[in-house]
Amino acid sequence: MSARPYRAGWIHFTNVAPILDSLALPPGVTALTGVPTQMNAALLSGQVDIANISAVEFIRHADVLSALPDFSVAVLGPVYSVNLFHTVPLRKLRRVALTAQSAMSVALLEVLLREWGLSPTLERAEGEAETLLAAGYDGVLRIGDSALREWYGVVGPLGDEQTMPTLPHAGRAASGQSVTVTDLAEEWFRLTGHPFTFAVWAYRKDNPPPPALVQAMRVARREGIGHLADVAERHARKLGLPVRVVQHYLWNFRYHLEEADRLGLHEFADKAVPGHAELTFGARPGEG
Ligand SMILES: C=C(O[C@@H]1C=C(C(=O)O)C=C[C@H]1O)C(=O)O
Repeated sequence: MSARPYRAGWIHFTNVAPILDSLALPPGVTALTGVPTQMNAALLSGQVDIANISAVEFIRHADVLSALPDFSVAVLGPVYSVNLFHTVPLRKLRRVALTAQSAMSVALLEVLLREWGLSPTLERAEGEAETLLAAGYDGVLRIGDSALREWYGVVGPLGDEQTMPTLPHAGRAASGQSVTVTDLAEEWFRLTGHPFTFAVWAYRKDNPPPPALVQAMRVARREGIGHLADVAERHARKLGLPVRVVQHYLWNFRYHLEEADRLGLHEFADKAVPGHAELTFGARPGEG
């Protein structure tokens, strides 16, 4: 009787392409993909054994989950794909649409709103930012590849010499509506001076990943980061964005859960989930 496969669940946004695109799954490991809230649920329900889940769900369930010690989706400063699109100044926000795809960015927005002393109505709604803004929302929270494309739709096109636009990001939607894009990771940096860790690779403490999978992930990450221009070119075509924008976007991520990323993660955990269980991370590379 062959052992049950070890099942992975990947949030396969472009931001994890440098890790997952060239990942060769070792024998006995299967993988499925989905958006963050789907993969969070899949891990917590036992449908998958490991997933790059929203860091806030790892924090909320730290009593039963551990995370790989050297994998993250983190940034120091702007992230360009976790965006609050708004047509009024932040202090005048009254009604904000939240994507149902995300757990992390919703929790981060709630922490930031609390810090800013703001309490707009938050409603789950799906759709492009421009559509929801035209439908009467003052603000729309979007994440992932669609948020990156919509951000560029507002701030682009870039001049030939420009790599990335300077903050704050403002411009006009295709409808002509004046839109400001507030980058939630940049606001976290202004607030704390620390990186923001959006995702960690988490698994149930009683069912850690086979070393062969972790090693294959490390090889794939080295390959992806080592050929970032190729990864960026491939995904720029898919996204319909300039290669240099996607290359900067990917170069900007921190994929190794370093001390600074953990500092930001712990600071967020204390703000967003008071009384959370201790965050635990698997054996360091080469240990145990
Ligand atoms: C940076 C991002 O982080 C993602 C956002 C997540 C969330 O909001 O729950 C989860 C996984 C991350 O890869 C993004 O969506 O662009």
